[in-house]
Amino acid sequence: MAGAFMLGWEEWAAFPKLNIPAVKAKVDTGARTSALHAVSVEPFGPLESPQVRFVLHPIPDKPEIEVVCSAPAVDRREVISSNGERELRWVIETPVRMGDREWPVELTLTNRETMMYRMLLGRQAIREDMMVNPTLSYCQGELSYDLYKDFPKRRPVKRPLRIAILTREPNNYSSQRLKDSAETRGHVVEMINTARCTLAIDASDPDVYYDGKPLPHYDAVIPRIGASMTSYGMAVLRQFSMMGAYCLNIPEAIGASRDKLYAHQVLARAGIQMPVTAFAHSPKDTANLISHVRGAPLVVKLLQSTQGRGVVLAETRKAAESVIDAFRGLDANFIVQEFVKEADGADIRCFVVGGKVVASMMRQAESGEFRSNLHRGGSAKRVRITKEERASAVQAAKALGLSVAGVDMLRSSTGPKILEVNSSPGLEGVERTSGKDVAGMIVEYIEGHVRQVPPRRAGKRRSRTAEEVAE
Ligand SMILES: Nc1ncnc2c1ncn2[C@@H]1O[C@H](COP(=O)(O)OP(=O)(O)OP(=O)(O)O)[C@@H](O)[C@H]1O
Ligand SMILES: [Mg+2]
Ligand SMILES: [Mg+2]
Repeated sequence: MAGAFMLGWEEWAAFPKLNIPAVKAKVDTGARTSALHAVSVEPFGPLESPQVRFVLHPIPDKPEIEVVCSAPAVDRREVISSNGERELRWVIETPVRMGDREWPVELTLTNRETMMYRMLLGRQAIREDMMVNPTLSYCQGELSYDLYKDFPKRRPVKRPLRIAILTREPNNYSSQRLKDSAETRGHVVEMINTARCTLAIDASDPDVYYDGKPLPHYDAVIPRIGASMTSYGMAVLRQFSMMGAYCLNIPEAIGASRDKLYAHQVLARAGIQMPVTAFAHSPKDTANLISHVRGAPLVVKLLQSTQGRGVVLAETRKAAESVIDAFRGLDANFIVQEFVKEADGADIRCFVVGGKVVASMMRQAESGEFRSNLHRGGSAKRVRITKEERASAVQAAKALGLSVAGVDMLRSSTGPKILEVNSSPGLEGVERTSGKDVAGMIVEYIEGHVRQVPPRRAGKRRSRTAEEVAE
């Protein structure tokens, strides 16, 4: 079709009426409606002609750039997103510009924080005289995020925040330090025991009940979710997120880091160095498994292990075979890993906050022991990490999508090898050995990331709002 307006599978878009000069859009003819990234979505204005106000972060890795937008609300409807979840979304209509062409589109507003593209252009917005070529990109020309260079940057909030620490151990060192640091900076902190939360799953008005009473809105939630509560803890956190709270680590990232096998795959895909690792389901594969990690000595790790308990060093091939057979007999899930001998019983913990290593420590095993866990008698000491170690820690936290992470690595003869990434790293060891105020840095990071304006909770507990009228 000569002269057709051609769209590639990804295009740059602008929204003149929303004051958005550039966002990257994914063109998806499999989706009916189009969607735009929005947080703090809030109805306002006269009941007969409601409007919505929302905040857009147009640049995925620069959350400090935010544009406050408002537009007439044309509808509020239930949308099933690509992961199958139902969500009640506000719908606006506004002109989109791609290349030389501008035309009105309907957009549903939803949080696309974890997605690569801030906008999805669905088939309803694609006109009869347009064509999509899935093999091309940016047919309508390229824009640039430089267009935001004169936009104001968000400053850390100055108002007191209401912060919840989601933990089953309110009295442990980490919980107390976070609470004290936040309170010293003027915030209000509540300890919420994950196990005592009940979830009211309702698309328009999600709530968390605590011992039977609804919890208020929190500006931020600090998840300190133990391994025994991962799945329920993530559900509670997701609920807080739907209620508009800023979550220090998002539930998806916590889930990914807890699933050791999956986390290994994510890290490998991101090109991060790890000890050579193998996993097999079939008992027939023992020999292959051993040769995959280049034979003995090797390390066998139970996947559900913590504190070094299920980590075994097999010095010879015979020993490796019997350990693997024994674990198999117990129906246990385990991985087999190359033994990094030159680490000499030491590992390094890098504490990452917001893409920076803010503190680190070295843990050294007792003599005669290769596991450096403090619970196995290891001792922590100060360490100066190399540039390369710093970069891998940051890269590992980023690959898993964690804002706060404890990244463990071994010093090998070929550079750092990542062992694992923890989403609720303890503060005690690292603060004591490094002498750094890690809790304070975490609170400061939160201040820079919560929403400027606390969302008002519309819905049941308030009088008539534009929101109710639109329903
Ligand atoms: N491949 C390896 N080569 C050499 N030493 C290792 C290797 N894997 C683990 N270790 C040592 O054993 C210790 C425990 O291993 P790892 O951290 O993998 O398991 P874990 O501590 O039980 O799990 P978690 O940290 O989740 O509690 C590490 O801190 C490290 O000192
Ligand atoms: Mg460990
Ligand atoms: Mg761990």
